[in-house]
Amino acid sequence: MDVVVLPTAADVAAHAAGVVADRIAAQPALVLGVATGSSPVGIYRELARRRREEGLDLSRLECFALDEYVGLPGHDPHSYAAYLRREVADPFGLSAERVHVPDGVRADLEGAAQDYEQSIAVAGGIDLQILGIGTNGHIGFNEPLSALSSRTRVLALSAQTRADNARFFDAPDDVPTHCLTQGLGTILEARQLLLVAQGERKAQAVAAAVEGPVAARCPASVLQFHRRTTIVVDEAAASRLALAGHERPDAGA
Ligand SMILES: N[C@@H]1[C@@H](O)[C@H](O)[C@@H](COP(=O)(O)O)O[C@@H]1O
Repeated sequence: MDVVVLPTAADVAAHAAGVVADRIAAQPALVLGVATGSSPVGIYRELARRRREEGLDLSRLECFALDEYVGLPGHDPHSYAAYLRREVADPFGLSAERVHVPDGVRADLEGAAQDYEQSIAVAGGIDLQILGIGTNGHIGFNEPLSALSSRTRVLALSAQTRADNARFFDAPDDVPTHCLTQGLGTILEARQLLLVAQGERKAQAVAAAVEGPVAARCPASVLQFHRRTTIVVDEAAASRLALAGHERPDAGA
């Protein structure tokens, strides 16, 4: 696991966007896993800037969301489908059919989950998965106690996650109670993982993910099993890492 600690959130976005841009330059038809939430927004804006100002071709990407709320149709501005239209498809010049999102309004949600796994497989698997991390250590919406080998499925959101995400909604009760999320096993199959975290409120989760035991109480700790994972954090998010700022024994491994 590579851990990169940088002074500010802006530095995190710039560095992570550089990692993604280098992969896209080498492989324009990259299959890119796109996280939602606030953490990756700076990456998407920097990639869009490089498209506008430097001619980076993003039009051949195929993108897959990590997760979606159950019960929010794609035209609801709070849905992750809408987020990805705003932050990824439109600014990247990508047609809508190149951005895949689990269907959280289908009556048969288990069927929607299986179809989503199938669509990732048809695309040839995810080359590079961008990840954020929840304050409780979740990735995607895999809440604590998710099976480390789980696949895309319906899950109830924890009270903490609903409270954390209430800031994106008009009222706390508007936050959906359930989601469809790629599983931890699904995420581990991506060929490369890139997790970004900014701010002190993520420090505990980052420390548990990077230095804690691999344990269901911190779903992101499963990333320790992946052979090609980079974690890019600002100093605030790194503040509880015992080894932050030191040469890590396995850096780059
Ligand atoms: N489902 C999303 C995750 O994919 C995201 O990485 C995480 C952190 O969110 P944020 O980046 O807004 O802090 O929680 C959200 O609920």
